[in-house]
Amino acid sequence: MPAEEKLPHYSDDLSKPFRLDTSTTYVDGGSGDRYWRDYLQLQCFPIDRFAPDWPAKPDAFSGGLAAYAVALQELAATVLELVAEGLGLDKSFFLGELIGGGTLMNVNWYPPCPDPSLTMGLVPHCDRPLLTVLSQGDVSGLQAKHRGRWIDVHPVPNAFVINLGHLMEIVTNGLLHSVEHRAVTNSSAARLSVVSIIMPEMDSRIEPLPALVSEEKPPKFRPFLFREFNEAYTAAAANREDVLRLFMIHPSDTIGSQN
Ligand SMILES: O=C(O)CCC(=O)C(=O)O
Ligand SMILES: [Fe+2]
Repeated sequence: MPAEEKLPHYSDDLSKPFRLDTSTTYVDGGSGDRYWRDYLQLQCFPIDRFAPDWPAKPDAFSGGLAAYAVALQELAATVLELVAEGLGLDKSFFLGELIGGGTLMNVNWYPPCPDPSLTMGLVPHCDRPLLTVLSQGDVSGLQAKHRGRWIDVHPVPNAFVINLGHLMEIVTNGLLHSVEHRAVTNSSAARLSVVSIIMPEMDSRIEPLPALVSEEKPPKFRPFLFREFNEAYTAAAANREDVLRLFMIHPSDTIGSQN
């Protein structure tokens, strides 16, 4: 699309249902760091509620997005049913309000960067919800932290990456860990990634699931409303430990290492 058609949509206002932006809106400790990323952010589910706000151009955009958003929701529900079964819980355990807050989509565009040693595409962070679904095209750039080291998560053709987010760590009382990840740049190829963030309802009460708490495994996190978490997440620049500590019952405890 020509720049003049895109320009009116540029905004840092997180409440907008559709916006274009660069870098990131995380506060990032006041460092002022900027990231090598343009992105389009939109609310994509439920479709009836958000489609009127989607851009009218290009022509095929709305139809394609609607089909993708529905399929995505089904995929996320299936993965969550499998996770619940794997934990010995009823398979509908994570469905309902924990994924009922709509789906937010980031379409990230990382142009080739003349000197990738100077900046990253996206700051290290954990995603907010139970899980996010990421399509990363065919150019590498995603890295995940594994035992204290950053490892490349190379694209697998026709496969999605599922990232577990903070809420999964909290509701499972630390049994499953949120994965810290970042995007690095490269000097030769542009990279496109599409991240679907399956949000809980803002007023849903989040706490370790009673089924996963016992005398031997007391709750590590206090109850809170997702709305409170959402504000704290942006203010803490999405830093994994800073965010989790705000909701821990004993903030001085060690936070489980990521595996
Ligand atoms: O571009 C990527 O691979 C990661 C994007 C991401 O983590 C996000 O938008 O939350
Ligand atoms: Fe992410």
